[in-house]
Amino acid sequence: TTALPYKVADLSLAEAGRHQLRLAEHEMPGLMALRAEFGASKPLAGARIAGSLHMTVQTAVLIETLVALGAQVRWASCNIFSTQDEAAAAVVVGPGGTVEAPAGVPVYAWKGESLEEYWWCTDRIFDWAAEAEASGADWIGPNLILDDGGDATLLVHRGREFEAAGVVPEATDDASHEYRVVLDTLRGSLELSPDRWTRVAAELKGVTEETTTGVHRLYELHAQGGLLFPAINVNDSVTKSKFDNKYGIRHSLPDGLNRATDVLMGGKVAFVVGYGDVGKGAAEALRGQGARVIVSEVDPICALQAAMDGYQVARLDDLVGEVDIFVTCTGNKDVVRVEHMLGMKHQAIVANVGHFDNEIDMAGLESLAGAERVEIKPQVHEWRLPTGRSILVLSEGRLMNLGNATGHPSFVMSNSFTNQVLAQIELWTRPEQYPVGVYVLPKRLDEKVARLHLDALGVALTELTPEQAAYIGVPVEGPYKVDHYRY
Ligand SMILES: Nc1ncnc2c1ncn2[C@@H]1O[C@H](CO)C(=O)[C@H]1O
Repeated sequence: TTALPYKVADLSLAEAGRHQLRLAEHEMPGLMALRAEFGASKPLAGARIAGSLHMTVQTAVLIETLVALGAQVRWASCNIFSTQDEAAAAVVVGPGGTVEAPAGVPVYAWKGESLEEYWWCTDRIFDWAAEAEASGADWIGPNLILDDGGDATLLVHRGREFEAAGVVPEATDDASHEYRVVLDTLRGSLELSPDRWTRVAAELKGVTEETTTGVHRLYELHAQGGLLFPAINVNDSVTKSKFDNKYGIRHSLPDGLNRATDVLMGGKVAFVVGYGDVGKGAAEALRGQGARVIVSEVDPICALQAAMDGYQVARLDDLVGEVDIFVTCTGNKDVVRVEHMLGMKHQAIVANVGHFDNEIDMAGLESLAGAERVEIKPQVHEWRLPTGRSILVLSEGRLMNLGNATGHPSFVMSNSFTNQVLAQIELWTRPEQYPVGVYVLPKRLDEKVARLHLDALGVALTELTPEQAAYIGVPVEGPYKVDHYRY
């Protein structure tokens, strides 16, 4: 038999990880309900899923649910700091395997990857040579992607584009270090086999995307006519973004701040940049800790919401010197810039909870003359600035709730990942419903996800009488709202 391929930090952590997975399963009723509902029929039989999503305990339960429903899976994390090494080890060993004879899923992820290692890991989820050897096929590749942020989808699209051109272009002067690494990864791949990504792209039936940033990339790619396969936008399921983005960050932002700095939030001035679903959860958490929370927004509707929720809404430029804790959650770039950092109080904390690290101008900070970086502990750095003051930057400007803590808790991730599994089933079993484009799941599935999570919270749902249902013109069993309803 072919030995299971993988690369994780330490396989001996598998037992500890397995205990955490078992406890997490109890907190993820949606995923466990799908295992009960579909475990026999295995609707994902034949699906080969390349997953790029934070390799946490919660994701481990997602992976093992996909396998329980018949899928073959390969996995990498979508962030260099977000892997929980014990979860990665447990998934590789699998429920029935041993450290000596792992029988789980190929995982390529460890906490603290370099960018070169990160893109090598992402490349690995598209190389199914071991599975082909084990099955006697001459070539197999993934036929679905499960993505978070869109890096895996990007690699396939760029790889195929450069293969068609027969060359990987040199980076432009303004290209980020990260994109230069992507180009190097693809240059190596092209030298190895000139049609690899073309074959992978042809095999792929679709992608399901977890987060706001990745969804934005999909709509842009599709608008440019470049999307190669259908995509389901999982982020905009109500039971994902109105829960994970808001209530998840409400839990994991203070978790990350406490583990990173142990700073008292009560009485301090916290500045939340962006008042979308994530910003709403961030502001509520900081207010709950007794901080005086100020919000900035570019969108008049979100700004009005923040004001009506009782927050001062101001411009970052005007107040930067009065703030103790900065939290960026815009999904945009260059939001906290070097000129802001130079105006910050001594030991002000700069934390990002947007998907990518360009919300904070880390490149500008790293090239600032006279700035000196001191590692306080992993993912916590003091930057001593030419002003004589220091700032504390968490997770090098990357997602600090996953870099400095363990991300959102299991129960809220169960909502998100139940949507992910339903979306994978949709793409795999009903491809004719999904010509190339970007879709959201139907409301009946969104409501199904919510229903699966009510018992655990002791919710007693009220039922419509047939007369009431007729009166408001909805079926007794739902869906209860029109598609454009805003929850
Ligand atoms: N514990 C977690 N495990 C996996 N993904 C997570 C976790 N916490 C947050 N996320 C996801 O991270 C993306 C942002 O990259 C989100 O939109 C969340 O769904």
